[in-house]
Amino acid sequence: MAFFSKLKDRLFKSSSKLEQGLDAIVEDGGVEEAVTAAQPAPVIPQPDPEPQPVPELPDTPELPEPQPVDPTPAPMPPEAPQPVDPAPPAETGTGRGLLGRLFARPGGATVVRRTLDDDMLEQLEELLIAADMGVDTALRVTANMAEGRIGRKLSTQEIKELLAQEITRIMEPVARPMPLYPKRPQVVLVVGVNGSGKTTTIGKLASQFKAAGKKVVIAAGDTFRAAAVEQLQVWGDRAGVPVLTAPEGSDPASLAFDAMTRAGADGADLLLIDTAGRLQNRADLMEELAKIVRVIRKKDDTAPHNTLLVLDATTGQNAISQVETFQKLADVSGLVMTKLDGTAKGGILVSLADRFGLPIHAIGVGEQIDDLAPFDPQDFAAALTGLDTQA
Ligand SMILES: Nc1nc2c(ncn2[C@@H]2O[C@H](COP(=O)(O)OP(=O)(O)OP(=O)(O)O)[C@@H](O)[C@H]2O)c(=O)[nH]1
Repeated sequence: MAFFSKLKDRLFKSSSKLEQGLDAIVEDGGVEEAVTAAQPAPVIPQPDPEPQPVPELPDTPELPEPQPVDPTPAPMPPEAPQPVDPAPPAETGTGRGLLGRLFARPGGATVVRRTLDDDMLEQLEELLIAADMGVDTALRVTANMAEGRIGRKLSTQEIKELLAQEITRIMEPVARPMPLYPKRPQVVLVVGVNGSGKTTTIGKLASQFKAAGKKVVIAAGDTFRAAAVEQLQVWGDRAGVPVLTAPEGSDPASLAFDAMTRAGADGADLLLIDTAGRLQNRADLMEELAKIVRVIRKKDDTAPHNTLLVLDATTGQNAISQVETFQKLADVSGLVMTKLDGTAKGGILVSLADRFGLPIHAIGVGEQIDDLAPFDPQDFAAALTGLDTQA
């Protein structure tokens, strides 16, 4: 199954919310027009298309080729030119507009269009803010979308296309797979608040890396919660990857050190280290993370090579403060956004990309081992706006 369809199905809550809102906005003051073969829907004037490279993201997630640890710029996957968007399709009475559906007649399809003005723009801003895009990002997206189009009549489908275009433009620079380095073991520190999906994500990543031929070791660094360790062991078993544990309450840094030794001795390519996520006592957590880093650097002064922050999409705008907090606690190098299935808050990703510009390596769309996918900006934008781009 193409990942796009899966994402679209699962992001239904976000897209349906946006979609219903867009229908209501367009129908509020919109005018029904006939669409005939002789009078196709007007083509939306496109801003100058500047071809931008996007990471190539196949259906089956693949890992990028190994890249040198230094220099600093994050290695990019092979790139492909962005396909030029075809002109938007003519809208017909079979579209989703309520009036369009009600008034559709055989041989005389209709579409509702509303003139883009300040009122409509304000309504669009409110809709995007309600979808958790954040005020600044919502204002930017609508302003860009409106540029050169004030006074033009737009249908829901045309607005979706314009919104999807803007969202894609914001997301493209951050859509980057987790970089892989020739360093062995490559140390990946996984941070995030409790319940954000760290354990699940580590299990999914381990499974994908293993499938890609990498030798993986997991370290259960949240030694304070026996349940967290057990859960990680279950995921390790599922992925077929060893999980190093330590007695409950023992020093996570000492486990990390042992894990470095074991991963080195085993010739592991990757060491994924889980960490605690208790934010109640930030000073303790900061010290704990700092100690883990200090200790693993005794083995490899370039480690950790990646620090992944796992965020739960259902927390909406709260994800912003989590990024700010963890950037202070650790040197966050990339994000994984979990639980994008079944949330109406998918817009938070746009807000995060716009605000922090941190790479989004992957998204979680379910609780199964294969429910982690590379982040594809176009698919995401289409799923978020409810845009039909594929059969
Ligand atoms: N629907 C959905 N659920 C997810 C996803 N990722 C994780 N979960 C669920 O979220 C819950 C918490 O996930 P964990 O992986 O245990 O989170 P954690 O950050 O390790 O939490 P602690 O062990 O408490 O530190 C579990 O019930 C997971 O099944 C996802 O992408 N989609």
